[in-house]
Amino acid sequence: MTQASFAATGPQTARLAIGTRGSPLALWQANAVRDALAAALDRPLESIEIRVIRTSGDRIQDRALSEAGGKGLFTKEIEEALLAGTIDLAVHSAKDVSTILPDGLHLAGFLPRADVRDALILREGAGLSDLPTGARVGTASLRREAQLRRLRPDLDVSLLRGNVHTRLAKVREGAFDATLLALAGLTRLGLAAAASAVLDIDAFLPAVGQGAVAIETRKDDPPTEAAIAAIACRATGIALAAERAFLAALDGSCRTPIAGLATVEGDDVRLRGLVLSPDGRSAAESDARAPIADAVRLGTESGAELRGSAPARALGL
Ligand SMILES: NCc1[nH]cc(CCC(=O)O)c1CC(=O)O
Repeated sequence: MTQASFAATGPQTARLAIGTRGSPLALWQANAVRDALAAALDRPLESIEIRVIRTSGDRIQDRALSEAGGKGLFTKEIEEALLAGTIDLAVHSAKDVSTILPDGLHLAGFLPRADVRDALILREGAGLSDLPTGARVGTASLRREAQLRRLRPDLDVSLLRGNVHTRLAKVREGAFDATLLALAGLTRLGLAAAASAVLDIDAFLPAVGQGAVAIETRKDDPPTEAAIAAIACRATGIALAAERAFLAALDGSCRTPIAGLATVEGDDVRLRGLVLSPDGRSAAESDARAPIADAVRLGTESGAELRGSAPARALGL
């Protein structure tokens, strides 16, 4: 839908088109936004369309290539559709959205955040300590790999890529003894029971944006903006503003494992951040708080502070 059609029919009756990737997780998230919009705007579900868009990230499943291209790989074609006006909003896992968006686009809001923690999926046992020395753990995440090596340098961590179902199958079939996945993704897919343990954030800090669903729109689209405002979660927006500013201040080295989590605590926002060496042996951590109004500044300053710290300089940041 284009802006002109909104002008002609008004936001209550105009159709809205949501763009999303076609993975089961992405479809769940797009449907959650659709349900929330239909309820908040009191419109029939049929007036909100879901359009599946295949992205470069869906085609390229090789880690070297996806690292070369960065996170934008899972959003590029969807953002092009947004700019072209073939969709009105894009729904993404916030974790997969680059800190730099194309001109004319912005994140207009977030659904209430789900559990931010990582889950450990074991073939046998109930926790990290049940893994024997040399156990094979598969992950495609540098952040998970580095934090795992920090806690358990004796494990054999190697690349395991693919969607949630693929990774669970690799553990079930015995190709790996364990893997790590976001609890939020497992829960959305009805697979929370596959989690052998949920890792405490003090021991294992999540990725920036983990557990949050982001809604991206054109900046020059007030009717869609108003629709998103009706469903956006304020606390999640504040946390994500801090986290994304933190990541933006550290970006540049996409091979550096980075973790960050902001939480709204009363009138303050607290931000915990972590950068690690890939082997997990050196790490720089931050933990700071600021009034909610200064969320972005908190993120920027925490990022700059970590970047300037001695351990971070040793990591080449
Ligand atoms: N990079 C893939 C991705 N993007 C978002 C999620 C999970 C859902 C979320 O964090 O909101 C996942 C899978 C995973 O990391 O386990």
